[in-house]
Amino acid sequence: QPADPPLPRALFDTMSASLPRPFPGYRINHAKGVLYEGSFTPAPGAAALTTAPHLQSTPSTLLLRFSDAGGVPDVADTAPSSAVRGLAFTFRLPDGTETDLMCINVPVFVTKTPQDFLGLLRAGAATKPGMPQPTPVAQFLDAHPETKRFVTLPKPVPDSFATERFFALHAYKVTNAAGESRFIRFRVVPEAGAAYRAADATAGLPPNVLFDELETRVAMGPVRYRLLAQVAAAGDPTNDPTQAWPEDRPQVELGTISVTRMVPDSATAERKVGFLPNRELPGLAVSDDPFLGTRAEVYGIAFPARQQ
Ligand code: HEM
Repeated sequence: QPADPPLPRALFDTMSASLPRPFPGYRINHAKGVLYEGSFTPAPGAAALTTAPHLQSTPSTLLLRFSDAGGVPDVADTAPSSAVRGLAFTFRLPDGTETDLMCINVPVFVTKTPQDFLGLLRAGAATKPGMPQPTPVAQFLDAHPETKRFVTLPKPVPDSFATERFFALHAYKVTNAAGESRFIRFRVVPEAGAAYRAADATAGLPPNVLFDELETRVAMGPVRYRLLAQVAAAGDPTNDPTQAWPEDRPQVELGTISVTRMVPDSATAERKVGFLPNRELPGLAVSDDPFLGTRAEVYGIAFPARQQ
């Protein structure tokens, strides 16, 4: 029996093997995406939470990538397999200081741990059409109620990327100038308000309906979102992205995201772009959520693998 590869490698390999065929040069997940430029203006209250330099008073430039889930670059925006949409972005201050946020449009993740995520991917790979019940996936779902919950969460198609909400899911530890630390979760809320299409109103829409709409909308003027920090209360779990914190936790305004321009050569440029969920700064640290480190290692394998 050959030894199991390390977890990040096993995750990357299992995800790659689950694609219908290889798509060289593309991301193996969130393969369909477009880059935009923008800016971030911090809100006056952000500094009360953290000394992180991008959350003081100086605006940052942003490089953002909107994406659909899955490893198929021409998936339809209305396909159920693409419904977990992504928004990842890099903040860049004038002095070159950078950090990233990687968000999805669902407030929780599908598994409690990276090991469980590998278990789910492997169960998926082992499940073949026509197999008798309970299939490996059905067995996994029965043993993991949090995964079953995620799978059954409604994931409606938004009117627009500009009417979708995004969540960075993991807890981060922020520290202010007085040395007070808190755990927060970042979320991105559209200024246009969240708005979705009825499930029976998506048939027949063009495959790039959301990306085309975003291009048209941004060409007419900036698309804006608010960046918020949901602040944990004592006892809120910091190591489990399947457990949302109660909605009545305080939400602190961190600033305004403005999406101003599509990157003209996005299809080429996106290959040289990668994001990480664990880029710490003074006043901004990772929590004990095991996904943060494991994901960074997976992305460290994935980025070079798509450079040929
Ligand atoms: C162990 C769990 C996970 C694995 C194995 C995984 C794997 C991947 C891989 C391989 C990519 C392509 C990366 C690249 O080529 O640069 C990717 C992209 C992405 N992932 Fe994950 N992921 C995980 C969890 C998450 C979570 C929890 C989130 C949300 C907070 C997330 C959000 C994203 C986003 C937004 C992208 C697209 C980034 C871009 O536009 O470049 N992932 N993921």
